[in-house]
Amino acid sequence: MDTAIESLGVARIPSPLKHVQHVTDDECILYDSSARNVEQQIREGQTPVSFMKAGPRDFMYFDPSKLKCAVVTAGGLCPGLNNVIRAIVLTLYYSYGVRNVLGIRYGFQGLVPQYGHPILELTPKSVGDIAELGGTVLGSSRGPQSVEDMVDALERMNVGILFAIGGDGTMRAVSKICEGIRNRNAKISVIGIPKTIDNDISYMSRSFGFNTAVTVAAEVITAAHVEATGSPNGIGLVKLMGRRAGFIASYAALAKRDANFVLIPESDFDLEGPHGFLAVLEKRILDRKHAVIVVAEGAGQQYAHGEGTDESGNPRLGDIGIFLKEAIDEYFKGKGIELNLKYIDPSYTIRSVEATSDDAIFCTFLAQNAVHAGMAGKTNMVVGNWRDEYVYIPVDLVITGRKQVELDGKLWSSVLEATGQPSFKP
Ligand SMILES: Nc1ncnc2c1ncn2[C@@H]1O[C@H](COP(=O)(O)OP(=O)(O)O)[C@@H](O)[C@H]1O
Ligand SMILES: O=P(O)(O)OC[C@H]1O[C@](O)(COP(=O)(O)O)[C@@H](O)[C@@H]1O
Ligand SMILES: [Mg+2]
Repeated sequence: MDTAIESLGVARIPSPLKHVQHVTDDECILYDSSARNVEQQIREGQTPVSFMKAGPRDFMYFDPSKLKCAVVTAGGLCPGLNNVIRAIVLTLYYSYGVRNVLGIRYGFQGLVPQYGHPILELTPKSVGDIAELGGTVLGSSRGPQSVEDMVDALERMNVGILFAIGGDGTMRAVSKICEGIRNRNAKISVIGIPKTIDNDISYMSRSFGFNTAVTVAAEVITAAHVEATGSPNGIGLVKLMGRRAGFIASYAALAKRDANFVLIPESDFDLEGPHGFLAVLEKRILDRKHAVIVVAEGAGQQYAHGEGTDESGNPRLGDIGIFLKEAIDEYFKGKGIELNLKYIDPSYTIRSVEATSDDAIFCTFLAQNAVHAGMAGKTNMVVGNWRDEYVYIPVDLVITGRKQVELDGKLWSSVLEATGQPSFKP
């Protein structure tokens, strides 16, 4: 696993950041938390895999007085986007004295002239109160753009550092843009800041917006429980986001311990048959007179049947929430059992809220460390959080896979323990 960080050149300009602790490039955080694994790697003559520690460097590659930076947000919305934008602008301005920061509108569309989106000027004043707002003040979009057009725009605007805030798709775009920059031998740094409400980016212990999403989702589970216990044979069915990963559903269920069933994309389930979900649900209703079901949007796609892909190539999912609601209603009707099912889909409500303090703090750390990396001339990398430490990770490593809930791991085992749900398989 190559964890070396690409650099535009030697950083020679002394950093103006005097009162904070600096970090050198040879300070690293071990990838593996198991001492036994690390010892074995050393015994076998390997260098244990590690990530470069994030933080301010002694020297800068860019001269702040001449530097122009740009910020772009792409992909789906996520709580905390505005916190990151604001913290990037404030760190550039106050820590490094950079006076030129551009806001690229509507994702990568903003770098392609034919869309005609105006470029925004970002100053401490213009980003003054954006942290209380949900969404992104820059706007976002999906869909690929020509790499040549985007690199042209960066060169034309004389941008030295591009901060790209987005998910796995955005990180793939960062990799392509860096390739385009390299082919032209241009001196432009691109720094990725991982955004994913689904928490599914590889090599990231955590992503911003996730804590907020779980906090709001947990409140919705409480509402579902109130509804379920409020009428005979009540069912509260909650659909949460999570296209390929069931992290929000799993953590929200653990936060409240009111969920009796958690269905996630990673864990296949049978609907029919004596061991299937409907039969198990019937037993629960007959025994306990109520049930709370939490389903991640990417679960049960063999039943919900989505079609095609969105502009970015992500699969368009079938609506498993509506599908389950109808399947459950029909099943109990067929059995002649009274049922009171309340279906709640809070997906976009959750995505649009202001970040929790915990996420807001996290956003500040990520943004500060992104700026430190860019100023030092690092590029084609992502700021990450690995086992509670801030680190720099090559983009090309991050885009090699997607993080999912491990079915033999601690999280899922804890969910199974908390719900008592079976496997829904013979
Ligand atoms: N391989 C790629 N090359 C260039 N651009 C890409 C690539 N993959 C994704 N993108 C672009 O990155 C942006 C964000 O991607 P998307 O998947 O919508 O969201 P997210 O970044 O949240 O995963 C979109 O404009 C998309 O077209
Ligand atoms: O309706 P949209 O904007 O396509 O977003 C829906 C998707 O966005 C997400 O919240 C996050 O996905 P991204 O990583 O693509 O931003 C998914 O959970 C969800 O499937
Ligand atoms: Mg994505």
